[in-house]
Amino acid sequence: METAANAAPAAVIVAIDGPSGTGKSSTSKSVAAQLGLSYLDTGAQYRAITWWMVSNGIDVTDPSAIAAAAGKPEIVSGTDPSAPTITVDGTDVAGPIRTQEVTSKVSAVSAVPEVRTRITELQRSIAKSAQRGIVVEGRDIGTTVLPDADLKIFLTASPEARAARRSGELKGVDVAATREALIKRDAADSGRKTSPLAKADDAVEVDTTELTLKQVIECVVTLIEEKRAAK
Ligand SMILES: Nc1ncnc2c1ncn2[C@@H]1O[C@H](COP(=O)(O)OP(=O)(O)O)[C@@H](O)[C@H]1O
Ligand SMILES: Nc1ccn([C@H]2C[C@H](O)[C@@H](COP(=O)(O)OP(=O)(O)O)O2)c(=O)n1
Repeated sequence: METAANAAPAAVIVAIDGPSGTGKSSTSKSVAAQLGLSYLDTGAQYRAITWWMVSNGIDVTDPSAIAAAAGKPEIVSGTDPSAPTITVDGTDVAGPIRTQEVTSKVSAVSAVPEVRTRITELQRSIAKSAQRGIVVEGRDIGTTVLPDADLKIFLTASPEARAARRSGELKGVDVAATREALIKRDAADSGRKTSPLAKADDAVEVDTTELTLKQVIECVVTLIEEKRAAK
């Protein structure tokens, strides 16, 4: 007979939100891998639907055109944190969704309510089917997608730290230009009507400006273990 001591831990749902460059993806992937949980990058889903709109000639300055097309692409996310995947209608789009063109258009596409409804449903069904639990990262996970998550984290960092991290990834891109682009995208994501980027009232805020990635990961792992122990 299985005892409490050797029973599998109950599934745990973790929501990690915050602006761009605060460390959501790197932290979430590593934490999920360490704890044997699934991992979902919701930004990649919004990027994927944006990529599809651009590739299919949809005018992304026209919310009604975006709304009319929102149900068309089939977006599939692979949730293994050591090898996350994203496909649109069967095509691997992991590379194309990271282009500057998609990055500059994703806020407009993701502000359209029909897009959010579609992607939110997909996210909830993925979270529900994760048997051991999942780390879901994005902008509105704690507030809208999974308001009953076991643990909500809101990561922040100064614009300077975030821009330095991002321009370190995009070789040759100017830090000042990166900073301006980040601030513009955060303002659009925080200012939209439908489920804007926001900290849930019950989220734990972690300012990562002066922390190493390793310290952030350790902090989140500790918070999850505390939640699991209390379950
Ligand atoms: N605490 C940290 N200190 C230094 N660099 C970090 C830290 N957290 C993340 N990074 C780096 O910053 C970049 C952006 O991190 P990422 O996880 O993609 O952020 P987000 O998903 O919030 O946009 C990556 O290159 C990552 O390795
Ligand atoms: N839950 C989410 C996740 C992302 N988005 C939108 C808003 C973001 O600017 C884009 C891209 O998100 P992504 O996490 O890939 O962005 P960065 O990694 O910070 O560059 O998608 C959203 O509206 N809601």
